[in-house]
Amino acid sequence: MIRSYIALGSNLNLPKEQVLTAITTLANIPDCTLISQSRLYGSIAIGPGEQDNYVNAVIAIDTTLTAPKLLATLQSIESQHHRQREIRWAARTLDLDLLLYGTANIQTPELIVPHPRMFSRDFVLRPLADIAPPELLRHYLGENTDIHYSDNDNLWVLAPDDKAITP
Ligand SMILES: Nc1nc2c(c(=O)[nH]1)N=C(CO)CN2
Repeated sequence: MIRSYIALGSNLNLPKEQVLTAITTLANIPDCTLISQSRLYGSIAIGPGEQDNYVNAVIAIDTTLTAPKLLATLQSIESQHHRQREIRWAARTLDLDLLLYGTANIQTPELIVPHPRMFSRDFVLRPLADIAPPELLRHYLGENTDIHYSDNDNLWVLAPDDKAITP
């Protein structure tokens, strides 16, 4: 069993539901066990142009899938969500990023693990900090981890029953 961390992000009309549905789908994959899930966060979209706010979360799973198989599984869940949603809203609706696969370092054209941008993204680090052991965070971020995932105006915790994604 490999402990693996996956980041989820969505910024469509019902991004919270997108993320929660994806977590349920992931929890039901054979060869995967859901270990923990972060709180849900609202976040200002990082990227070009005017975009809706995101909902972001991170989960930990234990899996017997190889990293390429896990990646393929994540991509197929993404495309299921895309296909369903594209009919109505025509947008990219769900991102599933493989952040960490045990302690593996993977550098292939298809997959880079640890995820190359995870350490510069508050919307990944803050939810990761909800669930990752402190020693894991220290391993990747060094001793002074607090600054990397402090709360700020671009990122806020969503209450469990909070349907709105603006602060
Ligand atoms: N706040 C936020 N911004 C983003 C996100 C995301 O998940 N959250 N994902 C992106 C594409 O990977 C681009 N920008």
